[in-house]
Amino acid sequence: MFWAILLISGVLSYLLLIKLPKRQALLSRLTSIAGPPSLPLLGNALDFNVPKKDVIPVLKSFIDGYGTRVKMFLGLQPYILIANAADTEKILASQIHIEKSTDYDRLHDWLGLGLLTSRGQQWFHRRKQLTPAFHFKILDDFLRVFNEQCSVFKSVLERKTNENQAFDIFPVITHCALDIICETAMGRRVFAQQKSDSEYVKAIYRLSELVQYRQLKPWLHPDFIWRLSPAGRENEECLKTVHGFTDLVIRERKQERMEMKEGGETSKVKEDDSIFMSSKKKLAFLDLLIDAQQTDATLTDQNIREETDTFMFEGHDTTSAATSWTTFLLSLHPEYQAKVHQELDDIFGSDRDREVTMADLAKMKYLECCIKEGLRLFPSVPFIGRKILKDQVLDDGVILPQGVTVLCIIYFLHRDPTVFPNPEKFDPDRFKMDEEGGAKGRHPFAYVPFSAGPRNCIGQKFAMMEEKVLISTIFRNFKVHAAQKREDVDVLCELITRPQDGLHVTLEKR
Ligand code: HEM
Repeated sequence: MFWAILLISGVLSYLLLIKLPKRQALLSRLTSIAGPPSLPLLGNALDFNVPKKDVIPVLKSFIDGYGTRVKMFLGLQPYILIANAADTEKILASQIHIEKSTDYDRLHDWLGLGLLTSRGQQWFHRRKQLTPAFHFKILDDFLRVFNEQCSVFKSVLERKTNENQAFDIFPVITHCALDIICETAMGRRVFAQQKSDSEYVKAIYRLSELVQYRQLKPWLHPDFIWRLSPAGRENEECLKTVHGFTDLVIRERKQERMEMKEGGETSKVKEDDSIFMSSKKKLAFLDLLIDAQQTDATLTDQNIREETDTFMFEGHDTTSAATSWTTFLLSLHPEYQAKVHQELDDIFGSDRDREVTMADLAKMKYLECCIKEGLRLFPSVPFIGRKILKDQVLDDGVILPQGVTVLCIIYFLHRDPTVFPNPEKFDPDRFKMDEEGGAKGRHPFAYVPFSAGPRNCIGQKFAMMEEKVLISTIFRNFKVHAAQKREDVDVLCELITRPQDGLHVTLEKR
């Protein structure tokens, strides 16, 4: 009893003497930014207590009512939502506000302090260490993996065509992206396209869902409550599976490399090459980290696991969402789809099987416009959260005070009608460089699907290549017809921008 009273009075004193006065001081500096009315302790949490599909309309009502810079509260924490290019530049281009907001803490159990979630010197040092993994030469090597997995992907799609009925293309694309990232990040094949019931694949899927589930329920945010809840316990099980698999791969890969060194590089190509990529090949992500460990004593096995898990997470959900949305948008627009078909026929002729080369990718100019327009309308990452670490003056003199959290809402930034007239319209020509109404002269921070500035997406070239190989595989071989209207798709802005109930299409062989 004594200890309970001591604990409660400790918490109350902390709130009354430290937290609340600090918050009051912060609020007094935010009066020049307007926002919707909020409740004393809950803030605007009740505004978001709506079905998941209604979160976007709530945010839209804030922006319509108060402009592209809005103040709101989640619990006691003030947030400034921004959805205009000038403010976005101030935050993303800054060398100071490079720390992610506390909303990313929900990812720590899974990703630890990997590149996405780390801060300060650790982030800076690791970013430098990992940047060479995305060198052009290494991406060129990965093209072989993209091509191999896309040949499996093509046969999966052929089976779907034969079944002759509408299907959700989202999971089909996701399994291919998962196969690609497993092989490129870890050098492992998990055969997600052939057997999506693998424990590892299922656990990865479930973890994303559980992180999102917890994010929307503030009462599950304290770790000790989360761990006691049924969802928290399930999360623990999934983490065991995912971390166990990554640890195993790292151990085996280290062992294999040691054997290679001892036996000479050429003599030891692992027998089971259907599981491991050829040992003669450099595995950029994992190998780079294992190599770095030789000279960097601070890089532990756990750090290597965190970075590998980060690539697994950031590197497949994002690309599969982007690929799925663009494919669906093209299925709704036969006129643009015909242009894509024409471009691919100009590159490949009637050859449906030749592997895609780097030179082919460079020629897919119109497809690139379609992908960019898909990412404008459905940016895979809908929000970016940053802590303001030092007072930030905006162009009109308004100050974002130190301690406030900023959410860059990419989803609405990309719908600014002053930059993108008729913003809901899918129009790939917006990204033609040299045309009236095209990309030329646009504010550089009006379109940031890969973020921008020092913490931009390290994998964006990899992502663009992968999307082109996947989408060209689809449209070289098939005509895609939408089986639902765009207005019937409920869009969820969660960790990733995804459809609530999939994206349904039918395929017709070309
Ligand atoms: C269409 C595909 C992709 C999109 C739209 C995308 C978008 C983004 C965005 C917006 C961020 C900033 C996130 C934030 O600040 O919260 C980011 C960061 C990151 N992305 Fe991507 N991404 C994609 C694909 C990839 C791929 C394929 C990889 C790896 C293979 C990757 C690895 C990362 C990493 C490690 C970070 C953290 C970078 C840092 O903080 O230094 N992404 N991505």
